[in-house]
Amino acid sequence: MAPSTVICIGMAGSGKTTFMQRLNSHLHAKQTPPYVINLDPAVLKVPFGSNIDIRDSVKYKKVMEDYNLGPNGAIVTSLNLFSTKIDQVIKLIENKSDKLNNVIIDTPGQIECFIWSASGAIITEAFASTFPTVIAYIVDTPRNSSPTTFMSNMLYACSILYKTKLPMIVVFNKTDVKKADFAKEWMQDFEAFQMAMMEDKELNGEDGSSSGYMSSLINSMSLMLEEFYSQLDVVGVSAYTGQGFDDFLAAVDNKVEEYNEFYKAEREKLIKEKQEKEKKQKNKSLSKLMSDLDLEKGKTKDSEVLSDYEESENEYEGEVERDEDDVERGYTFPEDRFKEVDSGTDADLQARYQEAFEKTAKTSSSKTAEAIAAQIRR
Ligand SMILES: Nc1nc2c(ncn2[C@@H]2O[C@H](COP(=O)(O)OP(=O)(O)OP(=O)(O)O)[C@@H](O)[C@H]2O)c(=O)[nH]1
Repeated sequence: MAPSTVICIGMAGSGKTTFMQRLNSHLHAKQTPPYVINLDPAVLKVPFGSNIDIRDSVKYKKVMEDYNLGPNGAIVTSLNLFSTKIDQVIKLIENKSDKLNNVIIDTPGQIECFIWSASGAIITEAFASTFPTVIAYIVDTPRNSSPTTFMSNMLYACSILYKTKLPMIVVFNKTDVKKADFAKEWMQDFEAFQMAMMEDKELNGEDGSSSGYMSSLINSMSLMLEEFYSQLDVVGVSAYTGQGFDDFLAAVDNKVEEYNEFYKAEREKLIKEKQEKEKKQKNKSLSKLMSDLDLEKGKTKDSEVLSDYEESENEYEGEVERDEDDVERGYTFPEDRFKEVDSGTDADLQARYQEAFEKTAKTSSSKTAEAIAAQIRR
């Protein structure tokens, strides 16, 4: 059975790293050690042993210097660099998957660097399309006892659910300082939340007189959030004392079931649509390339080559879209990628390419076309 993946996301200081540390030791105590990944390049010290640490492959400080970036830009760039290796990471985990129950992932505290970056999406997508994947949204409970802060945090969680399209568990952390009962009540009982808002001095001023646009806005938003809450599992934990971690694991099992039942089918549909779109795009690019190479005559042959090319796609999944860039960067394709082409059309096509290349080589302005033609001539 594929291991479930838990991606820990939360505001800076919500306790993600401490939560990871506790979850790791909790799973070790249950004799089911997880596979641990740290994706926070800027963290100084990781208090748990990680199987994969982004800091081993990307040096955050050096990225800042080399690319002349600020702290957040360097986090995004580090994640970009790491995401180019994500296929290898997934393969490593797949090789061990029969011995694993869980993969747990820590992310940078600057949520937007992960959630709203292309690399964050690539990494999340890579896991979600291979393993049942769940988001654990960590909330600092004591800091969210004001209804306004609470709702802002929940809106953020809602946007993450919307962006990742993955099942989510809201984890109220630090319950040793403040119990999460108030938050659970607000999520279940709209009137209780409204009462809390009416009493909120931050919102209504000391005399409770303000009935400005803020409270009406919050009223309407909290109605919208009711729908969001119904999609969630909620648990209270203390990463300090370890309280609530069994509940958290039960919630993960529940969300994994949900993933297999609903999210997987939905994801597969989206992936299929994306592939269709990419296929069309590739068709277009290839036709353009062929016309650049003066091969308009061989249009029927072009389509044969395309379908043969696609057959080999599985082997090189994910690379296909970047082929042109790779060639431009001097990346050399594996030999057999082109050998997949039917030998009957291969020689013919090669001769046509050769002829066209010789005709156009001197004047061609397309570096990509030159590189591909050179590759085929080998
Ligand atoms: N009382 C209490 N404090 C906690 C708990 N979990 C974390 N903390 C404290 O909260 C602070 C932030 O914890 P971290 O684990 O570093 O939080 P983080 O979300 O990883 O922070 P960033 O890496 O900056 O995003 C630290 O001072 C922790 O000691 C908890 O369960 N109870």
